Amino acid sequence: MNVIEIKNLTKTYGSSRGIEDVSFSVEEGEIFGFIGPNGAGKSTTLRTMLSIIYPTSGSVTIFGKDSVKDAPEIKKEIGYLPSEVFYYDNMRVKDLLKYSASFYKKDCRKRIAEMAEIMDLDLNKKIDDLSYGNRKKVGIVQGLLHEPKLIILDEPTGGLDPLMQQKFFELLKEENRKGATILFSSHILSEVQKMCDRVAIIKEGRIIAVEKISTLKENNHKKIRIETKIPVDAAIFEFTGVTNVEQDENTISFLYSGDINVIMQKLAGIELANLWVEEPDLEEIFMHYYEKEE
Ligand SMILES: Nc1ncnc2c1ncn2[C@@H]1O[C@H](COP(=O)(O)OP(=O)(O)OP(=O)(O)O)[C@@H](O)[C@H]1O
Repeated sequence: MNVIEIKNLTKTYGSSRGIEDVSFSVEEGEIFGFIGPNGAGKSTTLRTMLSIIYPTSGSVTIFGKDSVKDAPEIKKEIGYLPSEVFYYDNMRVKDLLKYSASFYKKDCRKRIAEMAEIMDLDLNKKIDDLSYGNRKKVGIVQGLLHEPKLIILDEPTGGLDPLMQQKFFELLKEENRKGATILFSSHILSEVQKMCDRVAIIKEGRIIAVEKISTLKENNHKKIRIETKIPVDAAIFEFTGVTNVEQDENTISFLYSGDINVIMQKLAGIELANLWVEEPDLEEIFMHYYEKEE
């Protein structure tokens, strides 16, 4: 079952582009990554889904319900962490969270205490006195305190130190194990690679690929790096399946997708000093996708 279905979603801001014809679905129980550079349209997509802003055209259904018409009902089941959090600075953390919890017909006290403990958040502090990272933690607890079935995170890790990021990811994975579906927007590839099952890549307002992380990584791409005894012209690697060729004196590296025997035959004709065959990281694959589109 699809928890989210986005169909031909377009949002323009006056005459300027927001997103164009965005379509993808997120299945129940998935951790789905939404990745693209700054200004690509991630926040616009998420805000439109949540009816914070309204679509110019197209539709979003969440739990089979219309995101605009059924917004109040849907929102009860969603935990949303916006990319920037703003609060009434004078409030204490516990009062803000108590107020947030009052919107749900649930006793959230135990959950708030548990998460504050995990995230090392002092509930008695005034929001005014918190650092950026600690404010982010408040946002996380606020987004998750009602144990939502769908968690939507817009660039959630900004300001968190590596230890806190790890704790936060563990918290999310635990929610996922308990059945929550997660949509995770980021421009940081390593965290998407670590967390997500599938990913949609957005560029200049349009979706350019929706892939399983495992497919993206495998997809028969190998990262090959050679060191030669004498300088070799990298142009010999300009053939089908080879991309991202880089040369630095006697070292040449490239991505290869295709029959491994073809590349072995090429290499057999060169006097090598060393050879490395590695799995490319997501960053390299991602750049490859981008280049393909230009
Ligand atoms: N309120 C607005 N008014 C006008 N244009 C906007 C508005 N919000 C976003 N845009 C434009 O829409 C496009 C998509 O922006 P969006 O914030 O959705 O991107 P993003 O992928 O979330 O990037 P970032 O990581 O920088 O937040 C950008 O060109 C941006 O300038």
